[in-house]
Amino acid sequence: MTNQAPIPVIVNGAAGKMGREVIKAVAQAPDLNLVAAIDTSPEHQDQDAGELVGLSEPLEVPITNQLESMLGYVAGDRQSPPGVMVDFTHPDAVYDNVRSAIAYGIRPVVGTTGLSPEQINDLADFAEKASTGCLIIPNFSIGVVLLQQAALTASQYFDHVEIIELHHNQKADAPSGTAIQTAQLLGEIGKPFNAAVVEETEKLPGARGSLAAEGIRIHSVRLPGLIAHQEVIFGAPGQIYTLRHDTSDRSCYMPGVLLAIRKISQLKSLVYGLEKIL
Ligand SMILES: NC(=O)C1=CN([C@@H]2O[C@H](COP(=O)(O)OP(=O)(O)OC[C@H]3O[C@@H](n4cnc5c(N)ncnc54)[C@H](OP(=O)(O)O)[C@@H]3O)[C@@H](O)[C@H]2O)C=CC1
Ligand SMILES: O=C(O)C1=N[C@H](C(=O)O)C[C@H](O)C1
Repeated sequence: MTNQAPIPVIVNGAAGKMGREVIKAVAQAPDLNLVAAIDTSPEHQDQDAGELVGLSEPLEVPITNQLESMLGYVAGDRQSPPGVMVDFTHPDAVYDNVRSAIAYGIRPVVGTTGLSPEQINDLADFAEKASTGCLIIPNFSIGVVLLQQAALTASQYFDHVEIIELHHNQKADAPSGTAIQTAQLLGEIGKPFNAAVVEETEKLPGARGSLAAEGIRIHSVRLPGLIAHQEVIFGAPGQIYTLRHDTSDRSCYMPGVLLAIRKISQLKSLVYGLEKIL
């Protein structure tokens, strides 16, 4: 540990399921300083972030919906290292949040999913021009990175693969960002998967799931009782090879979030995926 001033961290989506975990993780990290907790939820305005997440002491950081003011405040603090905004908000809000952060020179660590490929390309251009690091991480858990690596290995030997992702029923976007990224990674090897053997008819629309650009089908399940789960199923004559990751607690994402906050100062452009910074 160096004696450098702690990294100022803004948590956006602070009152949400992920935002609360991030507040706890940042509060426990001596090299990080929670300076702002943003959330649009009316019921939590002005509540202390420490109280919100059940800490024994207040953090003296009130929940506010004033993102722009907080970005300006953190950007104006020349005594501290450049600030980082961790975003776990909503697919409809994340693009504007990231544009705003970059405009203030605040580095975004983005966990929110649902950005379109066009939006990601646009943010990449914006970050490049501003020479500002920006991390978009569809899944912060190490288990998913390992699952994706295993899927890439298996893809050398199997020609047929489909993905099932299963999440809690409060999730706004489908398919999950993790499933989209997994299909992209498999697609990048340039191998044609899932050659049709019969002409298929969907008797009910959507019966065969969504078709990712890479020709890989993704099936999305939404149920109370689930958190976040993914199966990648490979098939070949006489055998099935199934890779599965299960989230049992959202604390599993925190080592990845803290790593991203600490590493982003080394970046000058947009990087997509946790595997790129491990
Ligand atoms: N990358 C990863 O590893 C992970 C990514 N995620 C993703 O993170 C995102 C958030 O997930 P989760 O925490 O479960 O969701 P929640 O709905 O529990 O939390 C989101 C919070 O953000 C608030 N919010 C909505 N819009 C804004 C805005 N414009 N500015 C500030 N706050 C806002 C919401 O308020 P209100 O409820 O009032 O709308 C809510 O309090 C999702 O996209 C999810 O897919 C989730 C887990 C892991
Ligand atoms: O909404 C969630 O919960 C999750 N969202 C991310 C996704 O869309 O992949 C990551 C994880 O699956 C949890």
